[in-house]
Amino acid sequence: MKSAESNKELKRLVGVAAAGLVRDGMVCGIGTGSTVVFFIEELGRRVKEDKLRLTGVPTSFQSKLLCRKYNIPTLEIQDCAELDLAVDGADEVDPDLNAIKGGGAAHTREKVVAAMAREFVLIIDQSKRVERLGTAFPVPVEVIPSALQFVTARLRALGGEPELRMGVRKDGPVITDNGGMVLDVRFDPRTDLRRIDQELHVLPGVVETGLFYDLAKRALVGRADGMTVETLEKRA
Ligand SMILES: O=C(CO)[C@H](O)[C@H](O)COP(=O)(O)O
Repeated sequence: MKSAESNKELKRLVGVAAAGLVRDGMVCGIGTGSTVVFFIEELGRRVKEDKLRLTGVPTSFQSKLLCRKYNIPTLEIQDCAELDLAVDGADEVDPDLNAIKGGGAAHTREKVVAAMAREFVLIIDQSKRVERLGTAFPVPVEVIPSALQFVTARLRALGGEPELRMGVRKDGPVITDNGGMVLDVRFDPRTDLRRIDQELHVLPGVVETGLFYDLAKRALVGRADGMTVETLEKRA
């Protein structure tokens, strides 16, 4: 199998496996991204064929449209305080199941949904596993537009190299579902990103970072060797 095809197949495998965690009657957070598409598709199949009853809480407009396509009833995030489960993709995952997310600029809503879920499960392929976060993927930081210059300057002072995320087939910056903009920030790989995350949370104008510390307890990982799904549990 060509690598792009096998990568797609791995995403499908983990998406289907994660749908198997959803039980009848659950209220389930639904993340965003190309891996989550397979999760939603499989939920849709189970709703249709197995008469599964669930309520989805999508983290983006894209996921909401897909839920609608597959007849999955939804609730808005603002109507919820607690969820049975939330499932989402990630851009990097470390051995403690901390993650970088936000490749789809949906990390603010994704983090709210992850935090309100009794269990938050990541679905990734093996290539997303790293020893240290920030190795390959920059840290996405959502900001309100009026704070763009201020936050950019502060990020540089913290040692980061921020780059405003630009639209594809749309002139100008990416605008999130919250009306924010995204700075993708590269740091020296030795940087203590947990400390950076704390500093960013007290910076006016920052909406949310794509650093997901201590949220996931489990990750389903698609492995190219044997095309299998491995379950990782958070280390005690
Ligand atoms: O954080 C995200 C969106 O904001 C995605 O979950 C993350 O980018 C992974 O996406 P994909 O499954 O397409 O690789």
